[in-house]
Parts: sequence; structure tokens; C-alpha cells
Amino acid sequence: MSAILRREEVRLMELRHAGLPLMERAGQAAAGCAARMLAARQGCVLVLAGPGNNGGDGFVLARVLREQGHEVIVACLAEGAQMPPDARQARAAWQAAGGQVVSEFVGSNWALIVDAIFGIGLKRPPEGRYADWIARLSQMSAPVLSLDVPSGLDADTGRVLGAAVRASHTATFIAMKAGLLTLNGPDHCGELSLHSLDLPAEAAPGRVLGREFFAAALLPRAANVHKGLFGQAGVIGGATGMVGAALLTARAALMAGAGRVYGGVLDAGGPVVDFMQPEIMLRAATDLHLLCSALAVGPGMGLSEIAAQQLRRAVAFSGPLLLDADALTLLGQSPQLQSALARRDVPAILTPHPAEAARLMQCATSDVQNDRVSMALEMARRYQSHVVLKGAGSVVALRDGRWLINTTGNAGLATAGSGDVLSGLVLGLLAQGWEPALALAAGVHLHGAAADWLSGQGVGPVGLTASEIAPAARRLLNMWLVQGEG
Ligand SMILES: NC(=O)C1=CN([C@@H]2O[C@H](COP(=O)(O)OP(=O)(O)OC[C@H]3O[C@@H](n4cnc5c(N)ncnc54)[C@H](OP(=O)(O)O)[C@@H]3O)[C@@H](O)[C@H]2O)[C@@H](O)CC1
Ligand SMILES: [K+]
Repeated sequence: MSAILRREEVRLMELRHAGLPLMERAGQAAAGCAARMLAARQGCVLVLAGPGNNGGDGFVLARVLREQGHEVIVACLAEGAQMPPDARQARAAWQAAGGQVVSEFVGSNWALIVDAIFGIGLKRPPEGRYADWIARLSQMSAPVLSLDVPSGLDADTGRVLGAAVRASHTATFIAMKAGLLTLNGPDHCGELSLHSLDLPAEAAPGRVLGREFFAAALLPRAANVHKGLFGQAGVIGGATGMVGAALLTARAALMAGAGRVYGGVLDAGGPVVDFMQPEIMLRAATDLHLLCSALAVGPGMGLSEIAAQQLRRAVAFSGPLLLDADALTLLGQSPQLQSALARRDVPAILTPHPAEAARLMQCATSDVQNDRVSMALEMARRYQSHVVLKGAGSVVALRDGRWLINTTGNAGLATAGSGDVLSGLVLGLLAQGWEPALALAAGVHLHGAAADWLSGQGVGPVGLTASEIAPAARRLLNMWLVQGEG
């Protein structure tokens, strides 16, 4: 499972291995990507080199491609003397080999454009002619290879600072960066490849969420079993007008394998049976926690006094607990509930989307989105819970400070009820005895993978409905149980 490093962690690694020819390795690795992208394409390669070491990587790549017989031009606005030592050396080697440096580029008929303008050193919106280059790149049809980070994208947060390159491929070095995987990163990176530059893997708190994280819990079922072994999942939610949300959660829990599923619907005039899924037992929400081994509270629950009462009872429930939707809004308003939650032995799971996270953190949604990893970690710390901050590149922050970014899923999940299904998948695993951190990670990964599978079948991303996610997730989960880590 790849480590994700923040900018300062990458800097530390670079310092620790300062004696190694890292820029040469980065340029060589990127040249390999460029050669694959060029394949049979004829014509000249344009390398846009910035003033720092990202530009230096570009000069190495240019030299290597030229040695391989490609025609290459490097555009660089900085003077060699203004560049940092490694980059200056790479530029000198390029020129010593007969390579040209121009300060401007004209025309648009390039076989490939290499974006080596800014990497992890970008701290403010690109200015002047660099900004102009980035704008012009967006109008060109040639494939674009970004080195380390698409220029204009913040490597830690995935924010576009002013404007950012939209790459066809991003070759990133040493370790994965959070900004490539969350917020705007996935829309700007194109295909993503990681090149370790032969540095040893680091123990880091951040990882890319893959199946190996929860592989130990993927145990195929034995033959001699009965439903009582797979737990009792309870869902509390579904106020008037929102009953469907609770049903979506309950159905997903059933399809994730919970032995029995109870639905505690708050709408007094609500249904007594789910005719589409009659296996779900609809009961009064009041006593549900006595029947259940795991609870999910919040989908469609509303913010009424009855809802608040239910939440207080649920937080006192000693088993695994997931809070979503309106339960999060109520939680954000109540310091008593917050301290009760923080005192729980079994960490609760919170599943906010960015606006719910903003309510939990008493800040604006834009503050949450501006640094999703830090916000998820801060929520996990403040609420002493495991958290998933949903959205493109969902961030899972665990109570012990570890964090993960999920790479499955697509825009099809931006649909009504999708979050309710996620809660149900996680609840179903909790009911079966999965440890909360593993249940959360697996549920998030599975939910995204189900959407990807459906999109591959033409069911989405446009028009994907939440009801379709759980059956697809069930199919994948059964495959994973057979394959293990796979
Ligand atoms: N060090 C190593 O061991 C290795 C490093 N590697 C590579 O180096 C990259 C990091 O290099 P880096 O630290 O030099 O930063 P980089 O991204 O090139 O940009 C900094 C330059 O841009 C400038 N600048 C910033 N913002 C600006 C703006 N808005 N508009 C205009 N200018 C702006 C900034 O100027 P300043 O802020 O100092 O005024 C500075 O001159 C990394 O991503 C990887 O590709 C690999 O080779 C592996 C080994
Ligand atoms: K770049």
C-alpha cells in the first residue's frame, strides 16, 4: 500500500537521501513515461521548465529523450544562475549535450508537452508568464505529461491555485501526494504513476486505501453457520418525507451480509414493512439498541427533539456506532453529546460530507475543502472517532492519527442517497464483527468500487441511482472474499 507524504515529509526524505542522484532518477523515470506516451507519435517534444527543481527534472528528461533520438525543445524563463544547484547542473548537462533553451514557445503542433513548471514547491498562484503558459496548455491538443504534480495544483491539498495544468499523465516521484488524490487532483492528474526513485518505502501515517488494508477481515464464510453469527444491524432515521434514506441504509447493511437488519423509522405514519426488501424488520426506533449489535443513526432522521433523544440513547449504546447525516448536525450543536462520544470505548464512525464536516468543525465548507486531510484528522481528534470525509478522494482519518485516501469511485456517487448506502455497507460489516477502522475503510473502498463497476457497465456515472450501488457492492464483496487481498 503506497505511502502518501505531505510536502514537508517529502522534503525530509530528500534531505535524508541528499547524496543520491534523485533528480537524475526522476528525469530518467519520467523520460520512460514520455517515451511510452510518444509511442508512434511523430514530431517535437516541448518541455516547459520552471525556475526550481521541477524544472531540473524537465532538463534531465529532455536530455534522455534527445539521447534516444527524439527532437526536444526546452522553454525556460529563469536564467541558469537563478536555479537551485541540481537544476542548474541538469540544465548545463542539457546544453553541453547540444540541447537548446528558449524563453518562449510558439506553435501548437507538438507530439508531447512536458509540464515541468512547478512541483511541490508551488506555494502561491502561478504568476505572469507561468500563468500564461498554463492557460495556453489548456488550449492545446497534444498529450501533456506532468512531472511530480500538475503545475498549479497544491501538492498537499489538491487545490487549484489560480489555474492548473490538466495532464494526460502525471509521473510523481518518491511517494504519492495527497493533492493528487483528493479534491481537484483526480481531475488534473490524468493517469497517475508513482516512481520511488529506488528509495526505501517509509513508514508514514498516510496511505493510499487499498484492499490490503482490510484483507485480514476478508474471511470466506464457513459452511456450518447460521444468521445469528452475522450480527444484528439497526438503522435509526427516516423522519417524515425521508423514510427512503433509512431504507437505503438498511438494505445496504443486508447486502453487506448482516445477519438481521432492523429499521427504526421515526415517521410515526411510516411503513410497517419494506415491500422491496421484506427481510428488513421495521420497529419503533425507541428500543432498537436493545436488539442490535451495531447501530447506524442519522439517515433522513431530521433535527427534531425526538431525533435528538434517539441520538443521545445511541451515543450511550456500547456497541459499534455510525453517525451520519442529521445525526452529525445534531452532534455539532451539542457539547454534551460531543464529550459523551469522545468517552466511548469503541470509537464511533462519523461519515460527513464537506458541509456536514463544516458543521462539526464550526467553519465554512470552503475551509474544509481547502485542506481535506488536515480537517479529517482534526475531526477524528476532536471527536475521538474514525471519520470519513466524503467527496472526490474520500479521506479516512482514524482515531490513532493514521489516514487513508480512497481512489475508487466516480462522479456517479454524487447522487441522492449514495451516502445512506455507504453507511449501510459499513454498518453491515460492523454487525458482522469487523473492527470499526477496517469496516469503515472497507465500506468506503467497496462503495467506490461498486460505482466504478457500474460505470463500466454503462450504469453511470450519469444517472447512477443509489439503489443500484448495494447489489453491485455485494457482488464485489463476494469476489473479494474469495480472492482475499487480490
Ligand atoms: N530536492 C530533491 O531532492 C528532488 C526534487 N525533485 C523535484 O523538485 C521539485 C521540488 O522542487 P522545488 O522545491 O525547487 O520546487 P518547485 O516545485 O520546482 O518550484 C519552486 C520554484 O518555483 C517558484 N515559484 C513557486 N511558486 C511560484 C509562483 N506562483 N509563480 C512563480 N514562481 C513560483 C519558486 O520561487 P520562490 O517561491 O522561491 O520565489 C521556486 O523558484 C519536486 O516537485 C520534484 O519535481 C525531484 O527531482 C526529486 C529530488
Ligand atoms: K509539474
